[in-house]
Amino acid sequence: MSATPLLELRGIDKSFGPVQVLRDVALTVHPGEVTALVGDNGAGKSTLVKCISGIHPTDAGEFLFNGEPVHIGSPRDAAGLGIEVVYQDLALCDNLDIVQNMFLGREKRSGIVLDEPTMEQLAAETLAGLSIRTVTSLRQHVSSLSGGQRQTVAIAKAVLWNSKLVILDEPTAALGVAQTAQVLELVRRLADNGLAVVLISHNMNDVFAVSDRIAALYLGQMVAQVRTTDITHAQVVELITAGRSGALGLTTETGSNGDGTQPADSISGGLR
Ligand SMILES: Nc1ncnc2c1ncn2[C@@H]1O[C@H](COP(=O)(O)OP(=O)(O)OP(=O)(O)O)[C@@H](O)[C@H]1O
Repeated sequence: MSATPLLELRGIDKSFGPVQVLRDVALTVHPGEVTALVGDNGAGKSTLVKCISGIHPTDAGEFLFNGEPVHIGSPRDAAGLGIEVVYQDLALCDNLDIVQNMFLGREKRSGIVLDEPTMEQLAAETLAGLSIRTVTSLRQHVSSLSGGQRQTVAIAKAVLWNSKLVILDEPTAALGVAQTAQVLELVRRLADNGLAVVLISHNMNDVFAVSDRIAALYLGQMVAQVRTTDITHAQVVELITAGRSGALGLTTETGSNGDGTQPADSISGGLR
């Protein structure tokens, strides 16, 4: 694990009109790791991701990328940093094939014509680099793919574009057991290849199977960010449902120190 987090959020506030949805949120995301972002319905996970991806402007707080302060005011800013979000409802076009989808809006050209051989080769290399063997033909229309294959293509697309941080919104929500296992393997491989991965999930089995750290949001507050090996399933459920864990001595981390430690006040504030 790299000592410098790829992304740090500090003191993020976000309101919609009179409703404060995020309060003083801190989050630290490391390259080479999967950080699971958990929280009940309405806890603020999607809002936080939309702030990170530049869709929602924040009201307060700061972002650091590779230790440097950055401004993320638009999706273009986020994409420029290498932040890519793969949404659950997958922005893939059914009537296009896999290569066309992976290069949609960023097609390679040779003069005025599309450079199909290069795009096909780059798509094949990306899929091979991720050991993706479930896709048989790159010229298959996306409409004919299974849910797991679609997830795979959407994730590979993020990798193709040299993303540094890939945020996955419930990637296994609609999948069966075998496809879930394949997608989780792919999620792990992304991190093993050095990317930072944020995984939003309601599924504790997925979270414990694949994550290195767990960040728990409760009513818009980050109530804990811990190593997955330092917390039990029951404690995570308690954080999600009650905003606290009964386990005293749970080691939590914060974005501000970046060294795996947390100031004492944050610990008491984080585990109520
Ligand atoms: N554009 C908006 N305007 C007003 N309120 C909003 C808006 N977007 C989200 N909210 C509110 O913010 C809160 C957090 O919503 P958010 O979708 O971020 O939660 P979530 O943790 O992603 O939930 P879920 O797991 O159900 O997707 C909710 O109370 C929601 O109603």
